[in-house]
Amino acid sequence: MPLKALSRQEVDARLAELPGWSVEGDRLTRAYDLGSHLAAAALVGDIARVQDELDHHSDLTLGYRTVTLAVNTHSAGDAVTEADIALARRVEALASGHGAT
Ligand SMILES: C[C@H](O)[C@H](O)[C@H]1CNC2=NC(N)=NC(=O)C2=N1
Repeated sequence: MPLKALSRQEVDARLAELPGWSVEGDRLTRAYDLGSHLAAAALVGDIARVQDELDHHSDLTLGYRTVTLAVNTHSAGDAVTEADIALARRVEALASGHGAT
Protein backbone atom coordinates (compact mmCIF):
# COMPACT_ATOMS: atom_id res chain seq x y z
CA MET A 1 0.00 0.00 0.00
CA PRO A 2 1.54 3.36 -1.02
CA LEU A 3 2.61 5.62 1.83
CA LYS A 4 0.74 8.91 2.14
CA ALA A 5 1.99 12.22 3.50
CA LEU A 6 0.94 12.91 7.09
CA SER A 7 -0.62 16.28 7.88
CA ARG A 8 1.30 18.64 10.17
CA GLN A 9 -1.21 17.88 12.91
CA GLU A 10 -0.70 14.14 12.45
CA VAL A 11 3.07 14.55 12.58
CA ASP A 12 2.90 16.75 15.70
CA ALA A 13 0.68 14.19 17.46
CA ARG A 14 3.27 11.48 16.84
CA LEU A 15 6.21 13.70 17.78
CA ALA A 16 4.61 14.21 21.21
CA GLU A 17 5.78 10.65 21.91
CA LEU A 18 9.19 11.19 20.29
CA PRO A 19 11.01 13.74 22.47
CA GLY A 20 13.97 15.32 20.72
CA TRP A 21 12.57 14.80 17.22
CA SER A 22 11.40 17.78 15.18
CA VAL A 23 10.45 18.76 11.66
CA GLU A 24 13.03 20.86 9.82
CA GLY A 25 11.89 21.83 6.36
CA ASP A 26 10.24 18.69 5.03
CA ARG A 27 12.26 16.20 7.08
CA LEU A 28 12.03 14.59 10.51
CA THR A 29 15.29 15.25 12.36
CA ARG A 30 17.07 14.22 15.57
CA ALA A 31 20.54 14.70 16.96
CA TYR A 32 22.12 12.42 19.58
CA ASP A 33 25.20 12.98 21.72
CA LEU A 34 27.05 9.72 22.41
CA GLY A 35 29.92 11.15 24.41
CA SER A 36 32.66 9.70 22.20
CA HIS A 37 33.41 9.24 18.53
CA LEU A 38 33.54 5.45 18.70
CA ALA A 39 30.22 5.27 20.57
CA ALA A 40 28.65 7.48 17.93
CA ALA A 41 30.10 5.30 15.15
CA ALA A 42 28.70 2.15 16.81
CA LEU A 43 25.21 3.68 16.86
CA VAL A 44 25.52 4.57 13.16
CA GLY A 45 26.21 0.92 12.37
CA ASP A 46 23.13 -0.26 14.29
CA ILE A 47 20.93 2.39 12.69
CA ALA A 48 22.15 1.36 9.23
CA ARG A 49 21.13 -2.25 9.91
CA VAL A 50 17.64 -1.20 11.04
CA GLN A 51 17.27 1.04 7.99
CA ASP A 52 18.09 -1.86 5.69
CA GLU A 53 15.69 -4.07 7.63
CA LEU A 54 12.89 -1.51 7.19
CA ASP A 55 14.04 -0.58 3.66
CA HIS A 56 13.77 3.03 4.78
CA HIS A 57 16.86 5.22 4.95
CA SER A 58 17.72 8.56 6.53
CA ASP A 59 20.53 10.94 5.79
CA LEU A 60 22.78 9.88 8.67
CA THR A 61 25.65 12.11 9.82
CA LEU A 62 28.48 11.04 12.11
CA GLY A 63 30.08 13.97 13.97
CA TYR A 64 32.84 14.15 16.59
CA ARG A 65 30.57 12.60 19.29
CA THR A 66 27.17 12.99 17.64
CA VAL A 67 24.80 11.20 15.28
CA THR A 68 22.27 13.25 13.35
CA LEU A 69 19.40 11.89 11.25
CA ALA A 70 17.16 13.61 8.73
CA VAL A 71 14.48 11.59 6.98
CA ASN A 72 11.35 11.74 4.84
CA THR A 73 9.75 9.38 2.36
CA HIS A 74 11.00 9.83 -1.20
CA SER A 75 8.25 7.65 -2.68
CA ALA A 76 5.64 9.96 -1.13
CA GLY A 77 7.19 13.03 -2.72
CA ASP A 78 9.69 13.71 0.07
CA ALA A 79 6.95 14.04 2.68
CA VAL A 80 6.87 12.70 6.24
CA THR A 81 4.92 9.42 6.41
CA GLU A 82 4.28 6.60 8.85
CA ALA A 83 7.48 4.95 7.58
CA ASP A 84 9.52 7.85 8.92
CA ILE A 85 7.72 7.67 12.26
CA ALA A 86 8.32 3.92 12.43
CA LEU A 87 12.03 4.45 11.75
CA ALA A 88 12.21 7.18 14.41
CA ARG A 89 10.68 4.83 16.99
CA ARG A 90 13.18 2.09 16.17
CA VAL A 91 16.10 4.55 16.30
CA GLU A 92 14.94 5.88 19.67
CA ALA A 93 15.06 2.35 21.07
CA LEU A 94 18.55 1.82 19.63
CA ALA A 95 19.85 5.17 20.87
CA SER A 96 18.54 4.50 24.36
CA GLY A 97 20.41 1.20 24.37
CA HIS A 98 23.60 3.06 23.41
CA GLY A 99 23.19 5.57 26.23
CA ALA A 100 22.62 8.47 23.83
CA THR A 101 21.25 11.78 25.10
C1 LIG B 1 13.72 0.30 -3.83
C2 LIG B 1 13.67 0.67 -2.36
O1 LIG B 1 12.74 -0.19 -1.72
C3 LIG B 1 13.17 2.10 -2.18
O2 LIG B 1 13.98 2.97 -2.96
C4 LIG B 1 13.21 2.58 -0.71
C5 LIG B 1 14.61 2.67 -0.16
N1 LIG B 1 14.70 3.53 1.02
C6 LIG B 1 13.88 4.61 1.16
N2 LIG B 1 14.11 5.53 2.10
C7 LIG B 1 13.35 6.65 2.20
N3 LIG B 1 13.61 7.57 3.13
N4 LIG B 1 12.32 6.83 1.37
C8 LIG B 1 11.98 5.97 0.40
O3 LIG B 1 11.01 6.19 -0.36
C9 LIG B 1 12.77 4.77 0.26
N5 LIG B 1 12.51 3.84 -0.65
